[in-house]
Amino acid sequence: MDLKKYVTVVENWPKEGISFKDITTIMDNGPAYKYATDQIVDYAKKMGAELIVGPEARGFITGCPVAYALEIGFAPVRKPGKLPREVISQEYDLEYGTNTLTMHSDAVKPGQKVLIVDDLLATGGTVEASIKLIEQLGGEVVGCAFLIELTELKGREKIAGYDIFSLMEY
Ligand SMILES: O=P(O)(O)OC[C@H]1O[C@H](OP(=O)(O)OP(=O)(O)O)[C@H](O)[C@@H]1O
Ligand SMILES: Nc1ncnc2[nH]cnc12
Repeated sequence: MDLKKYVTVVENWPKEGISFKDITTIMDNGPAYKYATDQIVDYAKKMGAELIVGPEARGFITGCPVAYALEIGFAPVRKPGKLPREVISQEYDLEYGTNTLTMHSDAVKPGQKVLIVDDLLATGGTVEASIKLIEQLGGEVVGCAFLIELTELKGREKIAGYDIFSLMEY
């Protein structure tokens, strides 16, 4: 299936100069959503994933169906103030300034093989922070899977040494 047909590119949103890749037009199409999910499920099987971790919010949409299909767990990476129990936190750089991501302290078991799933790899800040959180909890990151990779932003270089799988490149 040519999945790019289902991505809607919105120019100059949310800011002038940004070419936004809208994946809601994959999600609202049953066969396209299933196809995209199935590709990541196959990758997750190959990498031996025991837990899926997805960053808020589009990582939930992308990662949860993968966990469901494999009958394994899903653990969320969330912005501060959203998770109700003890958390660990990780700061990461944005284009301007910093942001923080959190995970529940018991979300990953020591030695667990973890696959990170998100819709899109841009600068790599989100996935790098997610890797640090998982490793702080003793998890082993076996791969990082994305629907879309924005190659010019070189996110791949930020997480060199980790296995990266993406379904589409722009
Ligand atoms: O590689 P990076 O430069 O870190 O960018 C990629 C991240 O940006 C988007 O999420 P966003 O922070 O916009 O949040 P959302 O999923 O809640 O829309 C996207 O879903 C990735 O998580
Ligand atoms: N260009 C882009 N399109 C969609 N989501 C993004 N997250 C970061 N950059 C993005």
